[in-house]
Amino acid sequence: MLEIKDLATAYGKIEALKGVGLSARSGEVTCLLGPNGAGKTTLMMTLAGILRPQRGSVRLDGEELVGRSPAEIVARGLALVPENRLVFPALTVRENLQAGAFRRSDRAGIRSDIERMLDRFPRLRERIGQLAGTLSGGEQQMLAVARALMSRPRLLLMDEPSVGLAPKVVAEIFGIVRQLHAEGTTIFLVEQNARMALQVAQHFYLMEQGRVSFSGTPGELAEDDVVQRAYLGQRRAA
Ligand SMILES: Nc1ncnc2c1ncn2[C@@H]1O[C@H](COP(=O)(O)OP(=O)(O)OP(=O)(O)O)[C@@H](O)[C@H]1O
Repeated sequence: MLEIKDLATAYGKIEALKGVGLSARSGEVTCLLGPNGAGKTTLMMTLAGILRPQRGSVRLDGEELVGRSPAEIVARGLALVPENRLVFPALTVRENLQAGAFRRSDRAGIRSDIERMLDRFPRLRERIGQLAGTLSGGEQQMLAVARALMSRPRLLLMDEPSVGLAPKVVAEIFGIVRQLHAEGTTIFLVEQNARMALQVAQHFYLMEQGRVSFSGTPGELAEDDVVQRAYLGQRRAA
């Protein structure tokens, strides 16, 4: 479904992505692991059209996304749950959900999708009129996921959804990933929590210093090796 080839993105002279190639198959959870600074968030921002790559290609079901605006990319079926639960803090829970549907004009469909999100995340229903900035970290993460789902994406990108959350909330977030997968959603997940990620992924990639350094299925590498390389990078782990 997603095919990335030779993608290079820089911040001035800092080459954060140095020719990344990877793919994600329809209906699967594909996970991207790697140490801090490997370029994972840069990749997600490039896929979502927020950053412009210097070269390379990103195809979603064969259609090129590079060069399109973030809104056009959402309209083509790709939604990002950004790092650090970036909800709109001064908007209510309902307004955040409505914002996720900004490309849609089917008002009845939007209303029924909001209901579905509130069924899926009952704590959001209890807080529907509350400002998003006053929610707990876990609730904000759920809102960020629900907001992304409001665009009815074919591919959901999640950038470190578990970071900074209590273990119980992390388990809840991974429960949501499992549930979405069971419903057929295609997910591309960036995670620091390698052990949890390997439990939900069908395929995973390791990224180090702006390049993909390993591609395989969970079980292909010893879990301890994956965890070491995910946190430290290959050189320091060796
Ligand atoms: N806005 C920016 N300006 C300049 N350099 C940046 C910027 N954002 C990221 N970088 C650099 O690009 C490289 C990749 O960063 P990126 O945030 O993509 O890594 P990451 O793998 O997501 O790390 P983390 O797990 O810490 O979020 C790093 O060297 C980082 O310092």
